[in-house]
Amino acid sequence: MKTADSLALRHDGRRLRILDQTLLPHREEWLEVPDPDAMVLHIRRLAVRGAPLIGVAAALSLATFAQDGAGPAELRLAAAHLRRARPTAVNLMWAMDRMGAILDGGRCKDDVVMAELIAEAEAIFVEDVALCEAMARQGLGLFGEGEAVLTHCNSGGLATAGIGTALGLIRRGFEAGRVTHVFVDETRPLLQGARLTAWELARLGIPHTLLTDSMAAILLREGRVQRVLLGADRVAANGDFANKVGTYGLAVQCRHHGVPFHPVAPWSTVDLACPGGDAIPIEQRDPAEVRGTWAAAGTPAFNPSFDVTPAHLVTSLVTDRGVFTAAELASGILSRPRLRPTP
Ligand SMILES: CSC[C@@H](O)[C@@H](O)C(=O)COP(=O)(O)O
Repeated sequence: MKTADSLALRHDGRRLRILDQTLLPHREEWLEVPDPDAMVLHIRRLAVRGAPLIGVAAALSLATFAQDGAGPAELRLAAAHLRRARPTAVNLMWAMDRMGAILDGGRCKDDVVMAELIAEAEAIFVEDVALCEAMARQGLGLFGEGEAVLTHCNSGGLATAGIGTALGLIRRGFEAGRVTHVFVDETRPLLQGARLTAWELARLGIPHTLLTDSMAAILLREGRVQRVLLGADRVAANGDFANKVGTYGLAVQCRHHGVPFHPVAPWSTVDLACPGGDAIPIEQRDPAEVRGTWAAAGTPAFNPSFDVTPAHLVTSLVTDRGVFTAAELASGILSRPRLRPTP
């Protein structure tokens, strides 16, 4: 197995390791993930997170398991556990479908299956790196000169195998001199913006300012943000999409203030089998995440991890295969067979 090396995930040909994102930004600790059961736990507790990255990590953990001698029955069971680790980001199911297709391919020799699983996991990793760059290329033309943008949650190198989805585009926009400042929503309740996006931007030397989620409306009203860009965990066939809770509120505020609003997602996040936002499963997490250490123990709390934004609030959706306006999304463009990957 070849080396896979990214900001959040490493495979040196034998061992799979992840950067424990729950400890950032204060500690950078790499954990060895010995088997898919361990990966399930790390995905659930968000040590490894972000829609594309959980698909890549799950595929690599399955391939490593095959390399360690797991047989087809064990691998099938592990794939089933992995695909249930988190319900909203469709990239996880997409990656497990790709690995499952090899397992179900009816090969008679285990070593053939193993080699193909390894090759497929490596391909998923490499493709994700390329998809990030393709999204950035597709979206770069959106920026004017010297824009301040706002983002929510973390959609960067910690959420993908490459430069990221929305944060990757913002990064390329900064390098091109078109983005000059990034406002970062802290992203309650688990603070992926404050802990992770701010950490990534600091490493990249991109000027940024942290704010609590409830402060974004002030910046939008005062005209201090030219564009909002964020990721997606699942895009339905009609363009509705799920992303980190708080995204829908931002979309409504952007519409009210006339600020362009863009989800950025690879094709692995598009779920054409899902007709609209109402059909997207939303992960409900432990109320303790909302209570934190400040609310009284046992206070009832509401904790949907994601919300759904209807396509009509989207200015345009940036994908590796093109940039699509709300009108194009409403016309069903995502389901058109002519939509082929960019060369
Ligand atoms: C790669 S960006 C897409 C999303 O995965 C991202 O915006 C997001 O909501 C991540 O949520 P998380 O719960 O931290 O996995």
